[in-house]
Amino acid sequence: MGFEWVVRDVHKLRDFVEGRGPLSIDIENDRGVDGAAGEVDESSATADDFDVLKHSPIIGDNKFKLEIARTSPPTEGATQVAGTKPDTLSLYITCLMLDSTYADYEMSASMMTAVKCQDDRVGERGARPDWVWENWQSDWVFREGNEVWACSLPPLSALIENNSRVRDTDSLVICVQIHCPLGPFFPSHPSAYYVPKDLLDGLEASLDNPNTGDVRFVCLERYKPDVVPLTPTEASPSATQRPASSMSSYSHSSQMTARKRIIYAHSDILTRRSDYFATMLSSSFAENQGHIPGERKVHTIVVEEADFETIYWLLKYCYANWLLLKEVDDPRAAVDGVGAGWSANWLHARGGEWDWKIFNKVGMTEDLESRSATSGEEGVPSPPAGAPQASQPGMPSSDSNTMRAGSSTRTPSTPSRATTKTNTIAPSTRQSTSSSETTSPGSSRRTPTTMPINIPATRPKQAPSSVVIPRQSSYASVPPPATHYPPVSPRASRIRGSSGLTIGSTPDPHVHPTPPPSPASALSMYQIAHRYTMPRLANLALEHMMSTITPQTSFALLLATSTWDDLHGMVEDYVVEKWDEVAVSEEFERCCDEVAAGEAQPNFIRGLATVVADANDSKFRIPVIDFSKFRKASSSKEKQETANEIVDAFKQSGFIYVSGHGIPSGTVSNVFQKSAEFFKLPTEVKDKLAWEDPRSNRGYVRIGRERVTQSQDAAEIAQLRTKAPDYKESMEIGRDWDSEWRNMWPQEGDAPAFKSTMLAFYQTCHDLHVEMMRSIALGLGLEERFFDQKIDKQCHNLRLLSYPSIKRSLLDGEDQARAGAHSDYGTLTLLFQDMVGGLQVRNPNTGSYIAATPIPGTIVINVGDLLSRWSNDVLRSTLHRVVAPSHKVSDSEAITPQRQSIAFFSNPNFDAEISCLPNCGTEPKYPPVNTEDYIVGRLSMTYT
Ligand SMILES: O=C(O)CCC(=O)C(=O)O
Ligand SMILES: [Fe+2]
Repeated sequence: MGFEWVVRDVHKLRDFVEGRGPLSIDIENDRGVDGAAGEVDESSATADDFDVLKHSPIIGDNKFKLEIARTSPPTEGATQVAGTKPDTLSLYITCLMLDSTYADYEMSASMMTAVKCQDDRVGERGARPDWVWENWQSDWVFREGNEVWACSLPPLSALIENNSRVRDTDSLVICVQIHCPLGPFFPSHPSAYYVPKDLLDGLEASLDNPNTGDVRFVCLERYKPDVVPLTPTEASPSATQRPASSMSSYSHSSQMTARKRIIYAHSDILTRRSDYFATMLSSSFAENQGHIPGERKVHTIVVEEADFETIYWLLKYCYANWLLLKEVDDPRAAVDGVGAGWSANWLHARGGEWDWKIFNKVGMTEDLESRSATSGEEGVPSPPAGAPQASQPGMPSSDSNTMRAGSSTRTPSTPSRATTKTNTIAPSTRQSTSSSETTSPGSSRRTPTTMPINIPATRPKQAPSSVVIPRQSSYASVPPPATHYPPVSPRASRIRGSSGLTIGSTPDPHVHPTPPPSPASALSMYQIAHRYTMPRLANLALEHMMSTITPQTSFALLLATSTWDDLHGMVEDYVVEKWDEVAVSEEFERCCDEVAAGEAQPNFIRGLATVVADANDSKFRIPVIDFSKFRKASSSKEKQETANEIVDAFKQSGFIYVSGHGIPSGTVSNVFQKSAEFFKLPTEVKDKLAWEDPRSNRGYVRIGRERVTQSQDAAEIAQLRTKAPDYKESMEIGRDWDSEWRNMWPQEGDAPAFKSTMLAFYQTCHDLHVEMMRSIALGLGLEERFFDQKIDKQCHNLRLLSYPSIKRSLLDGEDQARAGAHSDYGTLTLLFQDMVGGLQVRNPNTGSYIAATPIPGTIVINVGDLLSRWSNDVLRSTLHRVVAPSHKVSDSEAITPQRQSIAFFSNPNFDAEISCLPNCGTEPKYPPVNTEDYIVGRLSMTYT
């Protein structure tokens, strides 16, 4: 949104503002607007005499109030001598959207303030402002206490002195533009003016006008078998083998059917829209000074890097600022497109100049990188080197009019009065690729191509041969005029070209201006926009790609974009985020097949490995699941959904955070309290309760007695335990009514209410375990109470854990940890941790650990080995460990804080036989095992 004040009587206003008269009010306290400021000055003018000071327009749908007022220049400390600087006008923008009820409300905006001369020169109309002064403010945030943005305008006397038009017209215009994300914005930049639509239409219509254009783009138009079907008799097998739109293979096709097309453009427009064209065209026209007066110079650009469609829409963007891009792109075709070994230079071949021809690709052995590098980044090219490209050795050239670049020779034999000059926009790599089959891959990515090089005078592997294509509209939606394709043969109808302009030895049979072709490939456009230094166009193409990307298309796009770091990074993020869907896409499977068949490039395989690893890493997360949706589900659907969520997470990472578990926080904190009290007991008291037997698994375990590990080798565990014991102590509690094994309770006097608290908590955890197992049953497609009878005997183990505060350095050593990497043994572990942190979970795909950072109010629940085994490894029992907490108060902090946690290791009934569950694969991986045998077996190896 914007506003303009036309200020007349500038001299008078200057006298008023700078008129040495005292301000009538204190501007520091009141900005002196609304007619109140400057009531009197020496010339006896008042603020009311000036519209600019009287009105406070409100713009942008009541969002902003604008005011201009007379202000003193800012004081620069106490030494400021009053009156040394004249007063000025200041602009104030007040945001009216801020509401004190919403103190956090913020609105960001960018402001442009400018002064221009009034456009009242005779005959000049429209908006071509001469900015006398401008000020840009970007990313200003209006918020409570910061509602007003102010900006001082330059002294009026300076404006008058420095600008004769202000002086002469005694007027100026103050302009304000505000851009904020909430409202419409126009214009965005001083060079964006209101331009009459018909003027723009005229400009747009001048694209491809052979009568006025002075730049001629020679392009290859790719034949699209899916658009113009070949009749069986006409079809060349090689032309129909591979439809252009298929993404059939990353190994590129060696043949393409295409024909020559020409588009006319204007150097005046191109040079202003692209630095690349500016450099190329200005120098080439400068060189061409010697042309005959009265003759129009026509500069020919043989496009090496894009096809007709792409060039057409690129030019459309140059002329009209809009273009059409394909909804569904074919990234493989784009990277394998014109430029990737195909050349419009081969058009000079035997056969009809304008006929469809089969082209054989050069440099088929070149690797992907060198091919991608043909679209080198935005280097501004030097003028093209002059190199011959018209006559290719061994190939008859039918284009007698094409000349060496740099030559100003005209061709008198052509009916046209246009002198022509040819530049080939070709990457430097092309030189070597076409001279040798074994191209050096040295043209690395992101090397700017500094100079367009003419195509070297070598012929393609095989001269193009003509193919007869039915002469009909290429695109049903845009039927070309009848003259577009002559009824007999292009050569026989040379006069019928709409312009009558003959460029080569035969007249152009295509109508000009050409009807729009089908939309361009966004990736091709992105490439060529970089090449032609058109960053805004490149951005449009990028936006288009990222808004049309799907899991199905993303993998091909990922492979096709390796040259472009920005785009590639965005595509990679997408692939990683949508990995589940991408990994089952057809395109991904095809790539895997190529890898398996040894067809893929090594760097592609490396790239793939990185992406897969990243994707696996990003997939490997510990989700927070609200279990109340299961416990209190209002429908079986809701229950099932939560169950699925839980089972999915257990399949992926084996770990979840559970909120809404129903255990009051007071209960948990009380258990922590009692646990802490217990561990504070003297060692000799605790040692009397010592853990003795794995079959009991009850009692106090002092520091160093346990070494959890994945190893099941007793000798190895013993060695580890000696070398790197776990730095923790624990208290193990079993079911209290066991006939064989007794819990080791401390004296009530030593630890008041310890026993009762723990027994109650034991029951609470058991109940939650039952519910959780019900959700797993549902999630596995079993009957909800499938596990009920198998877990009701409460053969669990409640473990109170205390990790003493120790030197960080002790935890830094290899294999050292508060608790070494291990998996748990039973069905589920319910883990309650304090806020210290240090628990880490290992991603089995990458080997890296992620932190299971404590989340208040949640319980960490993970799958144990027995449940994993029960489910035939469908549910994952994941390695985890406890290390020093990641956060330190300071770098020098040498001591880790003490940590407490409480684990409830749930088990199936000890007499339960664990054998492969239904719905968990057809082949059981493990023989059945008795729960007690398994658990006791594991425990006996862990302890000393
Ligand atoms: O203390 C913790 O956070 C985890 C302990 C653990 O994993 C275990 O004891 O099995
Ligand atoms: Fe554990």
